[in-house]
Amino acid sequence: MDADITQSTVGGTVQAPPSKSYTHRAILAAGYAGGATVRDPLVSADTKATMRAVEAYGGRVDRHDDRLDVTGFDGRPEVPDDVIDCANSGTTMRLVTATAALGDGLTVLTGDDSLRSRPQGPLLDAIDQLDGRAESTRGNGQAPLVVGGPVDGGRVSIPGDVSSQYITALLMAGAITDGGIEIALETELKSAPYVDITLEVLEGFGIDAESTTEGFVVAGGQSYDPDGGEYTVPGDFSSISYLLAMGALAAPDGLAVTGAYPSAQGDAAIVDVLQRMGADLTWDREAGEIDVTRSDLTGVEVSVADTPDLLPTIAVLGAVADGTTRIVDCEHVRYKETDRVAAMAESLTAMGASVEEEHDTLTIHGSDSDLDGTTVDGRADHRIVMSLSVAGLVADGTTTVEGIEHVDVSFPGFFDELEALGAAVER
Ligand SMILES: O=C(O)C1=C[C@@H](OP(=O)(O)O)[C@@H](O)[C@H](O)C1
Ligand SMILES: C=C(OP(=O)(O)O)C(=O)O
Repeated sequence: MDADITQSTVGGTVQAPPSKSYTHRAILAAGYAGGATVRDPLVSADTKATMRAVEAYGGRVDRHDDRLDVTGFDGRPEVPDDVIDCANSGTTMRLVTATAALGDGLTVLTGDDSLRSRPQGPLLDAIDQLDGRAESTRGNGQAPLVVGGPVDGGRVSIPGDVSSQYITALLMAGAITDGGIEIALETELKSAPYVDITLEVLEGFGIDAESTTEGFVVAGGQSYDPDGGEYTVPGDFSSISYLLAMGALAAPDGLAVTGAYPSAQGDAAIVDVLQRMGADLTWDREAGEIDVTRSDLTGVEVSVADTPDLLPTIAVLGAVADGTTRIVDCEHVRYKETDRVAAMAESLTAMGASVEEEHDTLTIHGSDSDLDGTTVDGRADHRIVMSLSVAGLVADGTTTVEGIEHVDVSFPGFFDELEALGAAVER
């Protein structure tokens, strides 16, 4: 499905969707527990993949309007009856691959074309170091994967610059092992705030895990036991980034985003990035509300080492801002649903922006004139679709964004919200 977005303004109030990262972790933590209620979950294509995995391991997930009632598999998983399809979700595949290594038998994991091209090798190698079995069927470090245990814990050494999700996976599974898992990082850790989210969720489920001088450690023999039997998911700052960008570019009378409370999410840095670019933006942290009004923006330099998912949003802001925006430390953004560095360079160039792509840097020279509406490929990637749709609001004429159904991965109501805020959108 495509969307035609014609240059238009937006305004009003919009509620942030729930966090994808917290929802994945809460569902799996509830699976490792005897069970738990997950309140205000994100129900999306990716989090449904994690629900399916918990069920494959012997748990059960009952969906209600504002909560998930999860019956856990309680410690080590059952060996699944069938292959686990992680669809498009890297988080699901990484987190539940480590779960598979706790099982007394083999689990087969697969996903869609995109997921089967993403790197899993460092996690397979870590499971191997724990004396588990972990193989890529094609021998290329990519899914389909065959994984089995039962591992008892130990020490692993792993690179930190490919995906932080390997660390999250090992910490979550490590609590269930007998001996715990000690993780030594071979490189600097990228996407580090995502491990902070993990530590926060683990604490909510009564699990001790912490950082060390070398990396991280989690003691074995622990039981997941959620505080009060439930966990509440906060709003998603990666999703909020599109709403704030819309406001800063196209809301002359202001746009309010509610449900934006502080948490461990690194992507809250979008607030700082917009302020540095000169956006008229205030965040009332206690009320969980961010107000933003259309502003003249100026280019800035931003490192996305900690915040890879912000790259598409910042690239669009940079294309509209005066002067140059340099997005640095972005190599790991190439390992997502698509190579997002290349995708944004190509699409913004097609819209008339001047963009230079290097391996670890994306430089955007803000346009003297408006972007031009044209047809752009969403690359079957939710973040490319959403960021280009925001660009469409300020491009001359009409922008056609292809493959808009992929927003289902993290923000299923994105186009409904865009329309409700007054944008000229035809699907
Ligand atoms: O753990 C998580 O919830 C995520 C970690 C990040 O991935 P990497 O750690 O692979 O960079 C991020 O890009 C992804 O959208 C969600
Ligand atoms: C990269 C993402 O997610 P995942 O790694 O779970 O596919 C994302 O949501 O941008």
